[in-house]
Order: sequence, then C-alpha cells, then structure tokens
Amino acid sequence: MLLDQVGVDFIALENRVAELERQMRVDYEVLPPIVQDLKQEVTRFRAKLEKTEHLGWMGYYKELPPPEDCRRLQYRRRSHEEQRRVKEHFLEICDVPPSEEIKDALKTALFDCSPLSDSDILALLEWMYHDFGLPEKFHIDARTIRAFLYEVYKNYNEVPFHNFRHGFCVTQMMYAMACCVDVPAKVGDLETLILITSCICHDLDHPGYNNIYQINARTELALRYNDISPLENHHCSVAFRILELQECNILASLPAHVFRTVREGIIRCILATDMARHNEILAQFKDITPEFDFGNKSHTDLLSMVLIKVADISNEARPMHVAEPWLDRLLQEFFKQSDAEKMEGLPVTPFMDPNKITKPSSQCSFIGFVLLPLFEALGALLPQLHDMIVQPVREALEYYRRLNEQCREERIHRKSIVDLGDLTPAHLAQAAAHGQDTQALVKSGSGYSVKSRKSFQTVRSRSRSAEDEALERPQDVPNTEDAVMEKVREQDEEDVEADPAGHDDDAAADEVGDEEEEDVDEEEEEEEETATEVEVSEKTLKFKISTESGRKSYPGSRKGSRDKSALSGDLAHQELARAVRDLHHHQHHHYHHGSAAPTPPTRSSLATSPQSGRSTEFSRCNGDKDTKCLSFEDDTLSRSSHSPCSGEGSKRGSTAGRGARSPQPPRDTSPLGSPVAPPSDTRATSAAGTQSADARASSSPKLRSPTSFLKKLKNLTDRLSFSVSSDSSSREATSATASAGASPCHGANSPTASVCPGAATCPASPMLHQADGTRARHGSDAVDSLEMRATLPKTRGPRGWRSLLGAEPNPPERRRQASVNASPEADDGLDLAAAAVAEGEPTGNNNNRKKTGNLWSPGSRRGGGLLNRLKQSGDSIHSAGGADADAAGGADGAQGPHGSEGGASGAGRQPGLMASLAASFRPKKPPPGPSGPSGPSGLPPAPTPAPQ
Ligand SMILES: Nc1nc2c(ncn2[C@@H]2O[C@@H]3COP(=O)(O)O[C@H]3[C@H]2O)c(=O)[nH]1
Ligand SMILES: [Zn+2]
Repeated sequence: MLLDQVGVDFIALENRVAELERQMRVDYEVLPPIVQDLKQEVTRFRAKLEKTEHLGWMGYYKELPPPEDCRRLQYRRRSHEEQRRVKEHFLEICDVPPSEEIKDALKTALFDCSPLSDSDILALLEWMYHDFGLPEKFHIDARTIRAFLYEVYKNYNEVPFHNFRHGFCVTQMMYAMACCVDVPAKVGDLETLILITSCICHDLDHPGYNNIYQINARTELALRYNDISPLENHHCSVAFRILELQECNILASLPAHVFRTVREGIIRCILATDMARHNEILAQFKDITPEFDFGNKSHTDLLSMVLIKVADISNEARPMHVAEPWLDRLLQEFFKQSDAEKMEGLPVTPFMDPNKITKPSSQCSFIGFVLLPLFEALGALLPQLHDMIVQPVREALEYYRRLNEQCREERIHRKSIVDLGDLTPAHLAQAAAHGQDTQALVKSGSGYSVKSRKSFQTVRSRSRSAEDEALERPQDVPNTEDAVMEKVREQDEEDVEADPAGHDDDAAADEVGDEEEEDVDEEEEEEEETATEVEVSEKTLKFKISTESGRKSYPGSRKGSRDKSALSGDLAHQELARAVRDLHHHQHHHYHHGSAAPTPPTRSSLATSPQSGRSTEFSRCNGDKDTKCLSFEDDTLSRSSHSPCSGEGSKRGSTAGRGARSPQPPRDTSPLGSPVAPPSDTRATSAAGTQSADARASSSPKLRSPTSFLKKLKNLTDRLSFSVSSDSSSREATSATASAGASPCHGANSPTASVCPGAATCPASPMLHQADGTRARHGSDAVDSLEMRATLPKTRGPRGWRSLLGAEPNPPERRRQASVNASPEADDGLDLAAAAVAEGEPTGNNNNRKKTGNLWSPGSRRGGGLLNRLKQSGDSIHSAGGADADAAGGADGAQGPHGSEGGASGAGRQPGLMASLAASFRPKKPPPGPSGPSGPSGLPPAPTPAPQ
C-alpha cells in the first residue's frame, strides 16, 4: 500500500540494479588485456606512493619527527645496572631483620622512608610478610618472596608520584593499620596476605597519567578495558603476570580454590583504588557499619577495600615533612597531565590544572570532600585508628584551610594594588567610601593590568580557587575587589564595542545580560574548579558507560542529590534535539530581534519559554528548588561552587591562629636512626569544623549563557560522536575550555588510521604492549595526531600558567632531551639465590639527585614571602612538571626525592646509610644450612605451583 502511495515500483527498481551489477561484472572481465594491465600498473604505483620514502630526493617525502605523544607517554625504568645493584644489596641485607626501632616505627603513620634505599625498602616489605607469619602459614619460600618483590620493584615506573615508593608507603600504612587493629585476628591470615600483596602491587606500571586521561585520550589501556578502571585493571594484570612467573609465584603452594580466593581478593582490592568508585564504596561501607559482622565475608571484603583505599590516600595522615614532598610530587604529576591535555586538546582535568588550583586549595578540597569522610567512616568502625590517621588528617585540613585563607588575603591585596592603576577617581572614591585603604591602593598600578575580561579571568581564575568562595566576604560588603570588578565590566563593554562581529545594537540591549553571562561563566568555571577527583572521575566514567545503565549516585557524592536522571542514549538524543531547538530559538532572538531581544536564555527564561522543549522539564522541577533536575545539567562539569572551606569550619580555621601546623623541625639526619617524625612535628590540635560532604551539596539555580549553552551542546554532540559547527564565539568558548571534542590525538574516529611512523621504536608501546603484546593504540593514530596538533595551539590561550609567568611553553630542547631510554629492557631473569653478594656499599650519593622543589611555596609550610613564592613556584613548576623536564634533568629528574639504589638516581642515600641499615638489621633466624633444599631463609622449598 505504501508502495502504491509512493508511486515507485521497488521491485522493478531492484531488478534493474541487479541487472546493472551483473553487467558490470561481465564488462570487467572482458576488459581488453591492455586495460587490465594498466589497471594493475596503477594499483602497483599507488602502493608505491604510499611508501614514499624513496621519493625523499624529490622532496616529496618528509621524515616526520618521532611522534610527541609517544615521547610524552614514555615512561622510565631503571637501568639494568641500577637494578642489579638493588638486587645485590637486597640480597645482602634481606636475611637480617630490622632493628627494634625500625620495627616499631614501621607500625606507625610517622614512618618516613625517604632516607631509605630501594633495597632497604624491599627488605622491609619482606619483613612485613614475615612479621605476620605469612611465609610460614602459606608455605612461601623466601627466595620466591624476594624474586616477587624484586620483580614488582622493576615494574614500577620512575614517575613522580606513582612509583615504587608510593607502593611501599601504601603497604606500610596498611601494615601499620593492620598492627594497630590486629587485622589478622579480625579478618584472617589469608585476607591479610591479600591486603599486603594488593598494596604492594596496587599501582604497578603506572604511567603517571590517570584514568581520566586514559579515557579521554582513548589510550590503549582505555580501549583494552573499555574505560572501566583501565589503570587499576592494568596494575592488577601486571601483578598476576608477575605471579605467573614460577620463581615469583608466592601463591604457588595454595590449593587451587584458595588461590582463586586470593586472586579474587587481590583483584577486588586493587580495583577498589579507582577513585571513580570512591563514593560507591564509601556509601556501601557506611551502610553496613552499624551492623558490621566480621564473620560476614561481604562485610570483610568491603572492609578490605576501604582499608586499601585509606592506605592509598593516607599521605596527609603522615607528618608534614613526609606528607608535603609527596604532595609536591603528586602535583608535579598532575601538572604534567594537564599540560599534556592542553597540548592534545583534551578536556583539562580541573583539579590538575595549575591555573585553577593551588596547593592549599587542592588539599582543602581533597581532604575535606574525599579523604576525611573516608577516614572517619573507617574510624567509626575501628576507633583504634582515630589517633593514628583520623586526627592527623583533621589537623592537616585545618592547616590547609588557614593557609588557603592567608593565600586568598594576599591575593586580594595584590589584586587591589595591581588593578588600582586602571581605576578612575570615581572608583577610588567608591573604594574610599567603603572604608578601604586608598593609600595602599594608589601605590602601584604595575603588575598585571586588566586589559580584558579574559585576561582578568586568567588572573582571577588562578586566584579564585575552590576554597576561595568559602572564604569570600559576604556579598553585601563591597570592597576593593568590587571596584576592580566594576572596572573590568567597563572594560568588557569596551571589548564588546570592539567586537569585530559587531553586534553593536545588541550590545547595549544585552548589557545586563552580558554581565549575567559573565557571572554564569565564572560560576561555571569555579564549579568546575571545585570538582574533586572523585567527581571528575565519576563523570568521566559515566560519560562513557551511561548508555548501559546510567550511573548511580551515592550519598557521599556532592552531586548525588542532583544527579536524578541517568543518561540513557535515547535521553541524550532527546536532549540534543531540545538543545538544538533552544539554541536556534536563542540565536533567532538574539540576532533578529534587535533591542527587543530577550536576554540570553537563562534558566528562568528557558523555564517559561513556550518554544523551549526544556520548559516542561524546568517546570516539572520547579518544586524542587534545591535539586538540579536536568540530566542535561548533570552531564556537564557543573558543580556546586560551595567550597570545602566555607561555613563555620573555615571561620574557625581563620581565627585559630597561624603556625599550628608548625614548620618542619630539624630532622634526625641519621638515616635510619629515627624513621619517625619527631614529636614536635604536630599539626594544629584545634578540631577543625569538618563539614560533611553532604552538607555542602546544595546547589543554586543558575543562569544560562550562550557560551555555556554551547559548551553543553558540544558535550552532547561529542557524546553522540558527531560534531555540530558553532559560530565563532562558541568556537572560542569551546576552545578556551578545551572541551571534549577538540581533536583528541588518539581519536578512535581518526579518519587516517595510518601507522605511527615511530611505532616500531615508540617507547610507549612496550609499556602498553607488555601485558598482552597487542599494539599500542596511540601508535596507529600518531600521524593523525601530529596533523591535528599542527592546527592546535600548544597551550590553551592566555590561561596557561606559562603565559601568566612568562615562561616559554615546552621548550623544544627540553622535549628532545626528554626522549630517553624508555623501553623496558628484557630482564636478564631472576636468579636471586645465585646472585653474588656485592662487595661494600654502592657508590650512590645524594648529590646527583634533584630534590623535588616545593611547587607552591605559598602552600609550603616553610615560610617565606607569599607573593614571591607564588612566582617562583610557577617557575619551578615549569622545570619540574612541564614537558618532561624531569627527563631533561637526566636520570634523577622524574624520580621523587627518594633514594634509589646506586647510580645517578640511586643516589639518595647518605654516606654510610647501608652500613647503618645493615647494622640495624639483626639476624632474624639462624643462617640457612650449608646445603639442602631450603633457600637463604631456611624455608622449605616451594611446592608445585597451583593451577591458575
Ligand atoms: N589532591 C590530592 N590528591 C590526592 C592526595 N593523595 C592522593 N590523591 C589522589 O587520590 C588518588 C588515589 O588513587 P591514585 O593513587 O591513582 O591517585 C591518587 C591521587 O590522584 C592528596 O594528598 N591530595
Ligand atoms: Zn596508589
């Protein structure tokens, strides 16, 4: 019937097509031989052209430089020589148990491993197994433990934070907690084995770029694991590959079913360290806490997950002289990632962006929203841990709140001085009328001058970090900042007049609206800045798997309350359609209605607009003012601008006096003499007004600007894998915010998936290959990404910290130097038992090792002029975190300030450290018999490996 209506005889049409196809086949076969030859010739020639190297003499072939992303992703492994030294010294000391002092220190959160060498650390790891009696209980041969630990050591990369020492610190914290609450008695020996082994392995082969990057850049790991905890899956996979090696298989003597339990447990624990699952795990744990049953496996499983999570983020529970260098290293890694994201046009992870965070702001946010709620939850179940980890973390939060406030005050002061040069007498009079110190204001107009909204935002963005909002003066108290803002608005108007697009008529009419838009954009920017790692991680994951099931929000999540609607694929399409309608509607009015144009589509205007498809949703949500009802909202990086420092807590913090977290006291310089922090190294004892994350979860309805609107639209189209062109203003907006669709280097949709010219030698590939030998994804996209990068700015406009500080972005020299021996060499195999004990100490010393500088001295606990240090910090960031600067520094760059064994980077140990360590280890058990099957530890030989 339909066919009749259309008036087309489809059957006839189909027959005709089939006939033509037949004819073509016949014609093709009867081509004269000469034409066939010609065809073949053309095919051959085309194939040749595709390999154009031989045309180099004609200038048609240009050798491409090694793909930058390959270089950037390369990671560092220790040299064979260094590994050999570590192995030798490990074997030298491993039969000697640590001194009582060290044993005691190991059981506290005060332990400081920085003076220890890598072999010392390996020996301590082995000791932890022994101390819990695990080798005896599970028949683990000492030789096997050592081989296992050494292999683990080799499979950590020399990245600033997620390195072997981080693995040790996490294990040591787990050990300390386990001793404190007697974990073996509570959860059993097997679970203890699971916990210790999981901690040791939990960040194996971490490349220094987190899951958010992996997913957004569509790296091999993200592709392999379908965006689901790519790194954690990888760590786990590497761990079990090590355990597959017979000589390293500490689980070899376990019966098959026990092995399965252990494997399952290790996988569960390592996967639990993905911060995208933080709220999920925390919520479940809190749920069961009131009726926690140590006899219930699902309860103890959850407890194990929480324990490893706590250990993983426990640096702030340590004394400041231990915690702070770790934070510096973490920020170094963060900034390196955000640098890479900017260069590759990926979304810039807000909590990693030096333009958006400061050290104190980062810590206020992380401790307040993520760390403390978790620690308190564990403390509720295991109160013995309160003094050990909960209280120190509260003090750390208090410390950073005060510091943040100090920073903010200084920034405001600086801004008022800087911007006064541009102020008119009227502004000065206004400031004076509000009782401000105009004397101070007129001092200088130098420094940053606000030339445009953008440049102002650049400064402002940096200065208004997550916690600034909390410390903000009440709205109704105008101050110098208001005067500055006023000035900026005027400047904006000038900008609008100078707009080459020239919507002059609209400009006047939209003046009010523009101001609102600015506020909206700034608010959104700030919300983005306040997003914690958990939120961004959740969002990154949600973004990818939302079509499957929607992602649940958990009570611990700040967005839980507003994340009402899960995003399904259909919903996304509907939203897109609505968004397009709204956009069209808005543009129509904006450009054609002249002065009568309505203000830009604010939330309220959308709510009442009859043309807006979204209006019904808005009205539906009207009753629930505190909730962001729209999934459209949820899918952006919008975040509450509430800050962890807001409210009572911060006020109390501000009056709590300074220096409660006192500067670092002189350290006991004897390497192992005092591995714990001196008692004077305390933090503020005043209980911080810690806010629950939930209390801060409120959100206020916000206006909607065209820019933000387009950002959201872009988000949607990205999700649907196609792009919608936008006008120049929107392009600028999306570019400025490095929105998701901006030419990812590793684009899976790459139209030219040609082979990476550097694939064969690409140092990143082996890392990505090593698990299963498959080819690195980025290799195949490298040409594409190079082409794309050529059209991308190196950094994202004036917001880059380099432009702020006038530093050269990514000096090419540095990049070049960054290509170092990254390929993991084939190991020469483990033969620990046969390894000869090396003579004497390694020649390593401290001199070669570059200590990681404090990134942001204002955040430093070591005093000094705040402003100066802000500037200096930027410089040090540049050298430390920027573009593989660590690599440029040679072997000692990327590694943290810790000692590794011997060689350039092994230097870290003070002279005599080995002697001191050796002295500190006492024989633990009688030396092994002269012959017999037992290993150096005298344990029985390992039984046959269990089937796996
Ligand atoms: N801002 C901040 N983040 C931290 C701190 N400690 C741990 N993290 C983050 O928490 C994450 C836990 O998992 P990872 O080890 O992968 O990476 C860690 C860091 O990104 C800290 O002290 N401050
Ligand atoms: Zn970790």
